[in-house]
Amino acid sequence: MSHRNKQPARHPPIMEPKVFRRLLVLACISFMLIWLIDESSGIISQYDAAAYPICICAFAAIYVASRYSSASWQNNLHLLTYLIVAGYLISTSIWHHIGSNALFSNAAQWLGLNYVIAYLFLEVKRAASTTILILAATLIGHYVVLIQNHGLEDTIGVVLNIAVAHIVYIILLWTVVRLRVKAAQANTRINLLENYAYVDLLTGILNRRGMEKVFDELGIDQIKTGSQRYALMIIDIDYFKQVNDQFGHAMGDKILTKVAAKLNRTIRPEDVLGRWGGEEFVVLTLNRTPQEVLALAEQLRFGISQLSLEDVSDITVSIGIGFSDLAKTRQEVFTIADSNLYEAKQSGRDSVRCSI
Ligand SMILES: Nc1nc2c(ncn2[C@@H]2O[C@H](COP(=O)(O)OP(=O)(O)OP(=O)(O)O)[C@@H](O)[C@H]2O)c(=O)[nH]1
Repeated sequence: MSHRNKQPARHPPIMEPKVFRRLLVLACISFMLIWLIDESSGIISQYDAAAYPICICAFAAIYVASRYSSASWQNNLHLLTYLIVAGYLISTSIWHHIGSNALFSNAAQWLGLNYVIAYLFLEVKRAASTTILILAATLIGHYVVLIQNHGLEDTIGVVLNIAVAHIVYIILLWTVVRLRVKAAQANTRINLLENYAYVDLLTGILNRRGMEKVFDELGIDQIKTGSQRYALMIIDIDYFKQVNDQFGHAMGDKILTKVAAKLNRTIRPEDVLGRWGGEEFVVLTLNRTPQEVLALAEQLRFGISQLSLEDVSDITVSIGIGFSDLAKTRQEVFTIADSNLYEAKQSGRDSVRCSI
């Protein structure tokens, strides 16, 4: 769980560039192998003898382009790769169906790959429209070459056969991908709800539950004295009831938000901030010396005392600190911080107290 809010990526990539490049390497190797097999068995056609090296060079060039192009260009490279593969598979199958070339061909059996690769490489909507175009090109291309050497009935029979098989491919793939998208959307919603459960909706920082989750994730209770040390600060806004009474609850909410934002800006990324409840915040710091913790607490106290919001200018906080060196458990550290906070309040507020 992130301790600070992050902006989600606006256009998440369909496929990691690294995975895409691995697939390009796989495509190069596959084409080389088939080329080698066709050559050694003597069944290589004139068409494939020219098409194999062209495809291999194109994949290699796209591999290089993918290494040096921006994230937004990766999707265009996916489409280009797809069009090369689909273009090759359709054209080789059509070529092998031309009367004089049709002595022996296993090209048609690969045509189903066009649909699988479309859903692998392209975003769902793009894949759906592209596969319809590819299906149309496959049917028209095969019809045009078959009708020249066969009767209308036979040609339509073969083309219908291809059409039915390919439509089944498309529907099955589309269904599988839709289910995957729906599952991903449900996961996103679950993550969002889970995040809501850990975030204070007024201030946008972690709530008490979120803080406790971070404590558990960091194994705070298991941290032994003398190894990784930590400190807890309890930060309490002074005379907050009076602010509410005098300026209203809505202004109180604005102050809470402003104080949280100031604390969040002042701590380091590795420190953890949360709203413990009401007008009380907690900061967890790791591996700072007591002097550094005290300096940070003073910086936080001073920063808050400089805040002003419309008519409210004298916003102050009292801070109590507890160090892990003086306690065995997190609860004990909290108790120490709490009694130091009490002392800070007793001594007139707008101050920091610790036990070292
Ligand atoms: N506006 C607003 N007020 C809140 C919220 N949560 C708690 N409070 C108020 O915070 C006030 C806390 O008051 P007290 O516990 O008496 O503390 P205090 O007035 O700050 O006095 P000291 O802590 O002793 O300086 C109460 O009036 C609560 O109603 C909130 O989310 N929004």
